[in-house]
Amino acid sequence: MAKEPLRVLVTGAAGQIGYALVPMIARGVMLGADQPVILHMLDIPPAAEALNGVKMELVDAAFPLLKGIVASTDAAEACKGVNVAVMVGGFPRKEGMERKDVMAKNVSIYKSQASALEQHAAPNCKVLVVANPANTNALILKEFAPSIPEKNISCLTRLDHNRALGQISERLSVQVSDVKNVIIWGNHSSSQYPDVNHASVKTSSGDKPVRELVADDAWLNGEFISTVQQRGAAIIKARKLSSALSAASSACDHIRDWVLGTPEGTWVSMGVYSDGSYNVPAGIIYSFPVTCKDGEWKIVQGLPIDDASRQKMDATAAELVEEKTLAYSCLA
Ligand SMILES: NC(=O)C1=CN([C@@H]2O[C@H](COP(=O)(O)OP(=O)(O)OC[C@H]3O[C@@H](n4cnc5c(N)ncnc54)[C@H](O)[C@@H]3O)[C@@H](O)[C@H]2O)C=CC1
Ligand SMILES: O=C([O-])CC(=O)C(=O)O
Repeated sequence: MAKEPLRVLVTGAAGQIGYALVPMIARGVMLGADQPVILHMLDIPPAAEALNGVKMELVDAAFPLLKGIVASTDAAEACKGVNVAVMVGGFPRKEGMERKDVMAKNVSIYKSQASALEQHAAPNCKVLVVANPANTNALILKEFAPSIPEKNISCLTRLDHNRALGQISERLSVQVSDVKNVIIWGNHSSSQYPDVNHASVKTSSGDKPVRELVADDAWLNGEFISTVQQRGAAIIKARKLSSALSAASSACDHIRDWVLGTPEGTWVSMGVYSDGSYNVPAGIIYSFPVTCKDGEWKIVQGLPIDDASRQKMDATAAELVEEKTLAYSCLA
């Protein structure tokens, strides 16, 4: 029997990630090739005409799984009954703006959209925040939507995770699909810690540790980490625009694994509300290694952490604690 359609909200749908993301969702990349969807797209009034253009293109593409489109500049209407919410809408940094100015704009957007989701989304709606500062926007959304369970609110660090897989695959000339279990710890910012200490590569003689195969700790502890940390900036330099297709694809990976489960023996990175695991301060949204089953994520426990990793994990946590304080001062 055909499945009932799921309603998927994309905010900032007239922007560049939105433009890459909505056709992926309508093709079944996010929720599966047998899962019909109704797309809800939200943007702000100045983008209404562009949003309507995206809607026209979705109609023209005649996606068999796409059972309806809601395109709106009204948050309450856009959030109505949504099962999945991908929050891409936000205010990008403009020339001359301080970090605090960007933070102020975005946290107030996430505060008001928290209320719209809380009041209008379907019960058990899963929320993924993509817009920067992604971890702190997700935290604000969580704080101002107290009736949404905290386990349902996450932020995107899967792009960083996929970037780390990509770098290892290039370095070893192996298929990216044979590399697994890298970890992104912390913030989706240049303080993040891409960790390969538990990562492995599938070979003809079984899984082998990435450290053993690369056999170059100086590269793994230096250039590899900074390349992943700085990849967003490198894309902006090359394209004069920030990552869009890779961000959209990673957002699909994030939701797909969360809803449909991670493969046996594989974990992924998700920004989730810290419960104090690995001595990360509770009360921030921090990227951890997680496995997913039956629509629930669980932090992978018990991984040994060496001193060098500890320092990097603590530094990115400290940045998130500072961002939290800054965000609250913007809302005061
Ligand atoms: N977490 C991650 O891995 C990544 C995050 N990003 C972030 O994603 C966000 C979106 O990036 P792009 O699509 O390239 O930006 P964009 O500027 O092309 O699109 C943003 C869209 O959001 C809309 N918007 C602004 N305020 C809104 C509101 N209150 N409600 C609904 N929509 C609103 C804008 O009108 C625009 O259409 C940025 O914050 C960017 O920094 C980008 C790449 C990766
Ligand atoms: O750096 C940016 O503004 C875009 C971003 O988050 C990324 O590409 O990781």
